[in-house]
Amino acid sequence: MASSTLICDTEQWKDLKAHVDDIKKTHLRELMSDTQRCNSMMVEFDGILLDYSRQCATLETMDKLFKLAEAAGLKGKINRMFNGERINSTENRCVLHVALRAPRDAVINCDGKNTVPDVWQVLDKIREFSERVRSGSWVGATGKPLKDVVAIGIGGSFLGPLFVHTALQTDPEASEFARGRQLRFLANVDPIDVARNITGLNPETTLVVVVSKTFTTAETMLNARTIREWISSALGPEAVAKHMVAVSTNLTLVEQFGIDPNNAFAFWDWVGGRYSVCSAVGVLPLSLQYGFSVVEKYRLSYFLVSFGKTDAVDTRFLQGASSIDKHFYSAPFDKNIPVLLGLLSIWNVSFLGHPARAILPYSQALEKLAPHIQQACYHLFASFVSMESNGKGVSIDGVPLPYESGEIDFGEPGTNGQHSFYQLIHQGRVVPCDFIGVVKSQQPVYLKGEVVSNHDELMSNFFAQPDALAYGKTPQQLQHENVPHHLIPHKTFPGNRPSLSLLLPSLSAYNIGQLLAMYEHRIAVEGFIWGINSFDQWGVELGKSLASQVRKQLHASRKKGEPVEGFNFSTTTMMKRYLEGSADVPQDPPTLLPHM
Ligand SMILES: O=P(O)(O)OC[C@H]1O[C@](O)(CO)[C@@H](O)[C@@H]1O
Repeated sequence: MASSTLICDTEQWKDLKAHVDDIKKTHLRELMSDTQRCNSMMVEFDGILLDYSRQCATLETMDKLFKLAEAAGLKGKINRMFNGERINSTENRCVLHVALRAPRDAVINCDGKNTVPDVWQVLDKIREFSERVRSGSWVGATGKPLKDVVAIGIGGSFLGPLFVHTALQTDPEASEFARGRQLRFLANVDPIDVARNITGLNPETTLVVVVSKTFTTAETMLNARTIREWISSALGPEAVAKHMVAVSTNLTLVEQFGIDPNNAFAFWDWVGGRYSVCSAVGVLPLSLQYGFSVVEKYRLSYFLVSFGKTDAVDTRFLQGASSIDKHFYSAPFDKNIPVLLGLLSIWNVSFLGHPARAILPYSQALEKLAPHIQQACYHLFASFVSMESNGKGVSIDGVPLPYESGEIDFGEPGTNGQHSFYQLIHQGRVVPCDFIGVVKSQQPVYLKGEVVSNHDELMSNFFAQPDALAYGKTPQQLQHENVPHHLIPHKTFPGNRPSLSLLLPSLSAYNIGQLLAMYEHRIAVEGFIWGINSFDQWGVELGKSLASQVRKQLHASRKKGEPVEGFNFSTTTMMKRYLEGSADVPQDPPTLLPHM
């Protein structure tokens, strides 16, 4: 175990620790009255406005945070990522999801080899294949066009594509491209998820995309075998070649599964699962649903952006992500949105002691943003939930962290969340909030006779909530309003609750790409400062291996009547109850229920 310096041992960290008391003395009400401060805490880039004036922070705090970034070598770490160094040291891998959205003529090396031509080779293959499927020149085993797609995958091979698909669904242009087509996602190994996903689908018109980086993930492989059975029992085993394709880094296992390697779409070990939405993982299912032209036009647009002709820019998903990549790589830290977001998270978690963050998009189209980001951000605290990227208890050198890092993320679109957990964030625990608003709705509706349009109604809440959290309501104000004495404690809002607001111009594919990349890079910034490896996920392994022991036991007990052995008292008791309670379930049921 290396004994490298932890960030908490630096003067800059200690300086911030000492600064906490000053900040705690000042209520956000006072901070918000300083217009100059508020103005300095607004940053604009490429149509996005970030307002972080409602953070419990002063300009002095920001200055100290920038110094902390310097002490952590943040710029150097960002450069090492973009330069294709093996910064994922525990897996000995480069971290190059930015190469997935680079133009054809870009050079992004990993071990001295340019990754971009390989990226493009797969993109060209996706374009060709998705156009054949969409045009009906690639047909199913019975000659019918394939209009429905089921993408099977879990974790990073599911949540990112689901987020983008959900966000694009109501975009007028994207939905026009998707007319008459369906895209569904099968993730959970729960057979209920299989049943729900294939209900109403006809195998004759369904294309299945098996998405798995490793092609060994238990849930995905069982679901893939189940759906392969659904297809072959209806259309014969030879139909699999026409109805199943794959996205993976492991093309050997794809072939062994029975999928024609010509119908496999590669990606690379330098793409982390949860950062893979811009690879074939997302681009294939999304191109099948919305058309590859989205991606193709993006490439042209990127070229134009590089030469400053932004007026000719088309509005596409990957281009939006790429625009943020460039900004993240080159903007000074005080104008760099992902860097600012990351530093503010560090401040809230490690200094102010707020372990959670609420992600609150005021757009139903972004309902899958929080589930996607949770995966990338959750952290193992001494007694808290663990998830991927920043869910680490040790530094990148293996040194136990003596400070809190990572965040517990959760969220719901506004205004739904206002009617559930907002009570807690107003009067209970302090949870820093990300409010995300959109200037132009994907679906403008203005009813005659209404005071405001439906979107204005939604956005009234987006503007009101951050101020309610920041200012609160004092007992004096309540007295003034003649609130009965006994209700004053109940109606008092302490305020001083931090939030930040992101205002996007619209929710086009371009903006969705921007949002995705902002969060991806924010997470990297946090990991770089905390000195952890945000790109591995060893914490998911233990549960997997214990599940495999349980699987063996269930098999042995059911098939050979062997007793439950080798587990602790609690698990043994629960497993016995489970086995006894399900003993009357037929051992060889039909693979799929009749209603499927
Ligand atoms: O794409 P695969 O290899 O099936 O893995 C699925 C997911 O499982 C994990 O390995 C662990 O949850 C994720 O990192 C990954 O995105």
